[in-house]
Amino acid sequence: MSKYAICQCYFTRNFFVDQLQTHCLFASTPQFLHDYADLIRNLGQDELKSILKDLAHERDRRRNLINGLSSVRETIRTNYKRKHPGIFNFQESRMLDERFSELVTEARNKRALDKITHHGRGVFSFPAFTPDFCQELVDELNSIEHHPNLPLNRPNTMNKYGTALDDVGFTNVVDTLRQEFIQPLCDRLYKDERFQLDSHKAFTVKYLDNDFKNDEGLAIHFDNAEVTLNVALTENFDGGEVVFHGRSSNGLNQQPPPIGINHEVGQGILHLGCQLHEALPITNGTRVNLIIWMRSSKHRNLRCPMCLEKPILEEVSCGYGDGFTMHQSQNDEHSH
Ligand SMILES: O=C(O)CCC(=O)C(=O)O
Ligand SMILES: [Fe+2]
Repeated sequence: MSKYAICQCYFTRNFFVDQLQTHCLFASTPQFLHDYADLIRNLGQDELKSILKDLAHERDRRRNLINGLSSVRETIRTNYKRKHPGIFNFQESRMLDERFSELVTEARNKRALDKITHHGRGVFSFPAFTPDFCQELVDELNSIEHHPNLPLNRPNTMNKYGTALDDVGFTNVVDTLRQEFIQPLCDRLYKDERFQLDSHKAFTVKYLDNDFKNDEGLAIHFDNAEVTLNVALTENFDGGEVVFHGRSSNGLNQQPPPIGINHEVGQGILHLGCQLHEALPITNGTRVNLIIWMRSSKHRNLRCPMCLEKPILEEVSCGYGDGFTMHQSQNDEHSH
């Protein structure tokens, strides 16, 4: 068993309902109908039925995902032939923009950081990846997505399109990026928070303008992460600005003026997971971004960022779960 865990609220909280454009609690059908009575009042019977069906489906999907993860990863590993094998091993000079390497050296050596832009409220941007790496990654992921029989999971609970990078073999690359580059940067930028980032969830999100069924943007939310890195991998689109609001603890009615950032290919945006943000719809083209939700078990073991309570842990058999860790005694209890 891995020592990593999820909080049991994963099976009831944070169900994104498209038709309502909001996240909901779904512990049972009666609870949902009661709690969201005001929001669903004007919906037709069919629409309500379809929401309830989607909710039950999403709950089952989450359970199957946790139970089936090691078999999914193994199937992908054995059935998929990599197109650009080089990008599955971390290579600093090939992957990272030189200015990013320099920035991290400056951060480690406590020198002034002149290769980073602070947009306010702990939102930073900097050149992160080389254009060649962005292109190879997009190309590899296209090839994975078009493979006829890989058991691919959707990237997260909000986005339908994109790839869960840890499922397709990128965990080691992201581990190195997180430990050796993002951690020293965070130590410097978020001194007060002192996050020890010991796991992550990495995925791409993909937005297409040419089909009404596709995701075109992403509604306002906070991330299940202490710190998030968001890197633009494509540039052939219009719109798609990332807009930051205040912290989730401020509530939606007390938000400071928004901060909008237009992404450029290879550029990384670093922000706190609790910072509310959204991606505006694209009006043209295809937008693919790499998102790395980085977690600190020390931090989240005390309080789950999704249910805001002490997490009720369930150990996962594969991967990082949601970045919680079991205490040794809990592990022992399980193994007896
Ligand atoms: O599309 C984007 O740039 C933002 C995606 C995002 O915020 C997320 O996946 O958490
Ligand atoms: Fe996000």
